[in-house]
Amino acid sequence: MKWQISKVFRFEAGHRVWKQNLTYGRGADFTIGKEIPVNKCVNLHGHSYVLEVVLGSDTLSEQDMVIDFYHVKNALKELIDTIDHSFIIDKADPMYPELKELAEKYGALKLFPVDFCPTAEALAKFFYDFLEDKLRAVGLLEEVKVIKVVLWETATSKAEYYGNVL
Ligand SMILES: Nc1nc2c(c(=O)[nH]1)N=C([C@H](O)[C@H](O)COP(=O)(O)OP(=O)(O)OP(=O)(O)O)CN2
Repeated sequence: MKWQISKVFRFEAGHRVWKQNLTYGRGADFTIGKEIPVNKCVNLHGHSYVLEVVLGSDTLSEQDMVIDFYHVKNALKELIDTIDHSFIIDKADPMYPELKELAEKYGALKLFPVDFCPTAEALAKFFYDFLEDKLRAVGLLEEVKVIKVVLWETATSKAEYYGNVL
């Protein structure tokens, strides 16, 4: 792509990585023989997420832009407002039914149910697919591509998703 632009969004949200299990799977061998690690991310906890969406094009519009930042902001605004101050929860999470009940009972728990364990990787793909669908819906996908989505979960941890562009 000849041009790339990016826009950054911030939102606060809770989640829990219910699938976390540090005792087996990729990388678990690094801790063999050491203290058994605590799966701290299965706890309900929150992040100040930083989301960066990167869009690219080989052409510029008649306004000499890939696409106006204003439109990028608008494409994501409703979703960001919805996810902000929510608790992102996998519908397959065993805690989901009870958290749903609590949310209905107290009205003070804004759930954002998703169909995946809300890791930074899976959330990055979620935002990528959402934005790509938005571009497709207005017929812009030929001219403007989502290059990548970067999601910072903490000051030291982020995930990037590139879809099929790379
Ligand atoms: N590959 C992934 N690993 C982990 C994810 C994830 O989304 N993808 N998520 C978590 C937790 O949600 C956690 O909040 C973040 O993990 P971590 O970087 O280990 O957090 P720390 O605050 O402990 O980081 P340090 O900077 O090393 O103190 C876990 N893993």
